[in-house]
Amino acid sequence: MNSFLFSGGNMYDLIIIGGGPAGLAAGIYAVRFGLDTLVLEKSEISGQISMSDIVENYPGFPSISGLELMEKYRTHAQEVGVKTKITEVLSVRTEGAKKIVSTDSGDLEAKTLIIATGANPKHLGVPGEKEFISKGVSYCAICDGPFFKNKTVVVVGGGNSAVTDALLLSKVAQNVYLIHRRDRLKAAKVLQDRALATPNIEFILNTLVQEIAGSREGVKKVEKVILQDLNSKESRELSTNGVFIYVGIQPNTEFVNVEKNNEGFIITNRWMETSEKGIYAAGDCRDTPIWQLVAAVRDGAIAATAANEYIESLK
Ligand SMILES: Cc1cc2nc3c(=O)[nH]c(=O)nc-3n(C[C@H](O)[C@H](O)[C@H](O)COP(=O)(O)OP(=O)(O)OC[C@H]3O[C@@H](n4cnc5c(N)ncnc54)[C@H](O)[C@@H]3O)c2cc1C
Repeated sequence: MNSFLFSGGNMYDLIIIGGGPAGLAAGIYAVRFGLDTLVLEKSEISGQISMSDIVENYPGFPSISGLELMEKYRTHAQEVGVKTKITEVLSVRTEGAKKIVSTDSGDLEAKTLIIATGANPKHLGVPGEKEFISKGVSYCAICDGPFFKNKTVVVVGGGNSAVTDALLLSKVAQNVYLIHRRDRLKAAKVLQDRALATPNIEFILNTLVQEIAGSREGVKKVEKVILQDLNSKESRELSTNGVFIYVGIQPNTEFVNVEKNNEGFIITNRWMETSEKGIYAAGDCRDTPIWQLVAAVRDGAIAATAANEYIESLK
C-alpha cells in the first residue's frame, strides 16, 4: 500500500483530500510553507493519470508513461515530507475554527482543507471499453488526439465536448465519425455548423455503439466498433483505430457541501477558495475549463498558497 509517514493524532494544519497530481502538488507546496500536511487518498497515491500509457504534453517530459510520472510525483512528495494515509473521505464539516474530516477509518481534524478528488469520465458501459482504455479508447482528445495522425477515429456523444473534440481530431485524423444515439446533437449550433462544414467529419445519428473490438494478440489495439441503427435495428461494423467517448464526466464531490455548478464541479475563485471559508478546491473536481495535468498542479500550488495565507490569518 502506498502510504508513507502517517503520524495521526493531533490537529493538522492542512488536510488534502485526493492523492492525484493536484493533491500532491498542493502537498509539496504546503510542506515547503512549513504546514503539517496530510494527504488522504481512497485507493492509490497516483490519481487517474496512472491509467495512461503515454503522456506527451507535460512540459519537461517529452514522452513518459502515466505510471512513471506519478511515481515521480509520489517520490517528490515523500522526500519533502508530505504525509499520506489510504482512507476514503465520507464527509467534511466545519466546527468553529476546525474542519472535521470523517473517513472510513475515523475522524481527523485540520485548520484548513483542500479538496482534490478529481473527476471520472462516465463510461459507455459496452463490451471492450474498459479493456481497450489507452489502447485506442480515450476520453480526452487534447491528451491522445496526436496518437491518431492520419488514422480513423470515432467520437461518441452529442454534446459540446464531443463536437469540440471531433473538430480537434479532424485536424489530425484522416476520418472522424461522430456517433450519437439521438437524431440531433445537443451541442451549440455554432459548433454543429463548424463540424458539418468540416469535410473529414461524418455524422452517424440514431446509432448506438454496442461493442468496441480489436486485436488481443501481441499489441492490443482497437480495430472496430459494432454499431446498431436504432431505426432499422440492424447492426454493422465500422473499422476504426480510436474511440473517443464523451457521455459525461462525474466529479467526486458528493461528500462536501460547498457551492457547485449544475454538474457537481466545485466553484472557486482564482485563489481556489470555495464558498466555505478555509476550504479550497484544486484540479479536475473544480469548475475548470480543461482537465489536464498542468492545470491540476497549478491549482494545487495556488490552493496551498491560499491555505497558508488563511492559517497565517488565524494567528
Ligand atoms: C487515460 C487518461 C489519460 C490522460 N492523459 C492525459 C495527458 O496525456 N495529459 C494530461 O495533461 N492529462 C491527461 N489526463 C487527465 C489527467 O489525468 C487529469 O487531468 C489529472 O489526473 C487531474 O488530477 P487531479 O489530482 O485533479 O485528479 P485525479 O488524478 O483524478 O486524482 C484524484 C484522486 O482523488 C482520489 N479520491 C477521490 N475521491 C476521494 C475520497 N472521497 N476520499 C479520498 N480520495 C478520493 C482518487 O482516488 C484520485 O486518486 C488523462 C486522464 C486519463 C484517465
